[in-house]
Amino acid sequence: MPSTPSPQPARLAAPSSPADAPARRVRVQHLARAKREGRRLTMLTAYDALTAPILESAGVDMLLVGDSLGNVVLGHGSTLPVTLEDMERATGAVARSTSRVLVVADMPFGTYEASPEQAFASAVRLMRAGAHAVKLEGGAPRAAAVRLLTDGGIPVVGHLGYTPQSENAIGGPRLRGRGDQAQPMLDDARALEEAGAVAVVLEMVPADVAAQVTRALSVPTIGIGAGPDTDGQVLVWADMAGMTAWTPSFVRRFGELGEDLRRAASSYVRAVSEGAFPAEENFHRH
Ligand SMILES: Nc1nc(=O)c2c([nH]1)NC[C@@H]1CN(c3ccc(C(=O)N[C@@H](CCC(=O)O)C(=O)O)cc3)CN21
Ligand SMILES: CC(C)C(=O)C(=O)O
Ligand SMILES: [Mg+2]
Repeated sequence: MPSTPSPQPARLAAPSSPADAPARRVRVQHLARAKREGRRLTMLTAYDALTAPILESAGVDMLLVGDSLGNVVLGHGSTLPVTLEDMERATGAVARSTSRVLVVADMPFGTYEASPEQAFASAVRLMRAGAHAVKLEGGAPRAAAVRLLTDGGIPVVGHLGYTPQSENAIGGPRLRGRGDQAQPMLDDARALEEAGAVAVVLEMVPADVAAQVTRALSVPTIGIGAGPDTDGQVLVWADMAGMTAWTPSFVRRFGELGEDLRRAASSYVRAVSEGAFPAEENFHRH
């Protein structure tokens, strides 16, 4: 009998210990309760069926199919070129490869701003692709769209602070809601909640303003660069895992997957050049 061991199948997506226990599905109806009970919510972005099940098995509550897909996956310089088709394809991949996590899909630039009806038609396409909720950028001017979607059975997450889709109108990435802009941000947050939003992302907001907005709402706030006093946190998964070359200063790199991958590919290159791969166990002679 040959003594070569059979290769171990990779079981990356399968939970392997209680620490990796699958997330209890957070349903949108439970978000306000999670906030009341003081349970902090975790959200990461996801864009494909390769990584989404790994993030789900780590116990994350929500996966955001972010339009950061444009920067992270498609190589664009901003989120503006991202299309509804891009988001449908990524949302489908994330939804098909997960079973418990709440999937939120970003509505891309240009697919919801013209009218509530435009927003509804676009959101329906993301829901058909497998999303459980959609997210859109902006405050009071988006309230009518949030109301129409909510009444039509589509849960909506809001997004205030730095809103990358309007960088050409409001300017680049920097703290939003400082000084006399805090009150308008509070008004926007209240308008979103009043219109039915199930949660609100706060991006690049001073911690004290984020805390104030968090206290003012009964639905959870989810911070990114907004300090510790929000009801949850979100990061771009590739930033969190150390896959991206540069990350915003609000990111902590919880791993160095980019360096790990570079090392693996470099070993492969060396093994092939030296004739060490494929080895006997990797092929059949007859
Ligand atoms: N990989 C990635 N991570 C993100 O968090 C992210 C994306 N892409 N794409 C979509 C938006 C854009 N975001 C950004 C983009 C740039 C900065 C940035 O340049 N930040 C600087 C300056 C901050 C300041 O002036 O206060 C920083 O050092 O953090 C921050 C957030 C957040 N989102
Ligand atoms: C950074 C998060 C909130 C986002 O909107 C995205 O990833 O597109
Ligand atoms: Mg986004």
